[in-house]
Amino acid sequence: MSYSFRHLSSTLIDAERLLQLLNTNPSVMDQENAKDLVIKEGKVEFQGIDFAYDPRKQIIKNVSFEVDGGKTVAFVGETGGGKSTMLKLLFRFYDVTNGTVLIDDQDLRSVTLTSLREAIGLVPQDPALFNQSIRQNIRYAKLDATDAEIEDACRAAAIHDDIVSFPDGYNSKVGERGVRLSGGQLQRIAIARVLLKNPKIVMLDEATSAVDSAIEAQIQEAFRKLSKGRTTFVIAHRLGTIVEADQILVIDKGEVIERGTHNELLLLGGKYYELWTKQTAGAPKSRVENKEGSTAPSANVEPLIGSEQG
Ligand SMILES: Nc1ncnc2c1ncn2[C@@H]1O[C@H](COP(=O)(O)OP(=O)(O)OP(=O)(O)O)[C@@H](O)[C@H]1O
Repeated sequence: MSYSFRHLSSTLIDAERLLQLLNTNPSVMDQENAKDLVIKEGKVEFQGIDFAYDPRKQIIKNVSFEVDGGKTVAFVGETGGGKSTMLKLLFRFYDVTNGTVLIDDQDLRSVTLTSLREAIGLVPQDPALFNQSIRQNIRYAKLDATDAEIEDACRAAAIHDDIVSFPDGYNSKVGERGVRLSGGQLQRIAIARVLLKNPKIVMLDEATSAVDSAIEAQIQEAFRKLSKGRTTFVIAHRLGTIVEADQILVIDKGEVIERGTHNELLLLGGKYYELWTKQTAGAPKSRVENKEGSTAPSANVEPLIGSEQG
């Protein structure tokens, strides 16, 4: 028993190290006098941010915004505009070229990377699982989690029933010789991991591939629970999921070209309106009337972000 626990722990720690290595940029290190990040309400600020992966091509141009603790901001825009890059800067996978990124008034460059990454949970588009049991795959978010904590997180992420339906339940191995998980199940497992980690700031990189609408609703419900009371960033591909976000930033060629709530942006009649119209064209829809008396299409999609949060 003690051998197997030790064995398990070291495997998990190796997995964690591997992930860190994959995400490590050698130019980003702790400053000599770095302090641990102190999280209060989870306020995030981007102040005049410029960034380039290669100095010959500027990717992010003078981006500023502020998100209060517990609120939700969504990034939308055409592919390649810089949405993922903004999240990488918040994780400090890279340092900004100009400007400052702050969490609760602390410059990210002045805090330790470990404390920064403990404060943030990511639900990636395509979560990676290790060739281990489902339970181990979730536990790596919190090595000392009890089985009950893991199962609670899975219930909240609406994946528990799927897991117990597998022949070996939580002990089912994933991967080539184990159970095959669908994209929707993987995302809910990733949500369970972040619930277990319990960070103050969460990020969701919404999958681009469309999933069945019942699964989509389950993912959205799980993510709504995750975002409650946490500062939330969403890279949204389906705009119907973010209609209740506190703030939507439209990113184009590295710049914020529009910002506001869903209704404000529809009324503006600019890029967001264009994207929304494109996405909802052809879908059965109702029409909502705007203040000018013209109409804007509305998607038949449940919002990802519940109005109760924040
Ligand atoms: N590691 C990297 N090295 C060099 N260039 C990169 C790197 N990652 C992204 N880019 C470039 O930065 C720009 C912004 O990419 P980013 O992935 O942030 O856009 P995005 O808006 O998230 O796109 P998508 O919706 O397709 O995910 C693109 O031109 C991309 O090619």
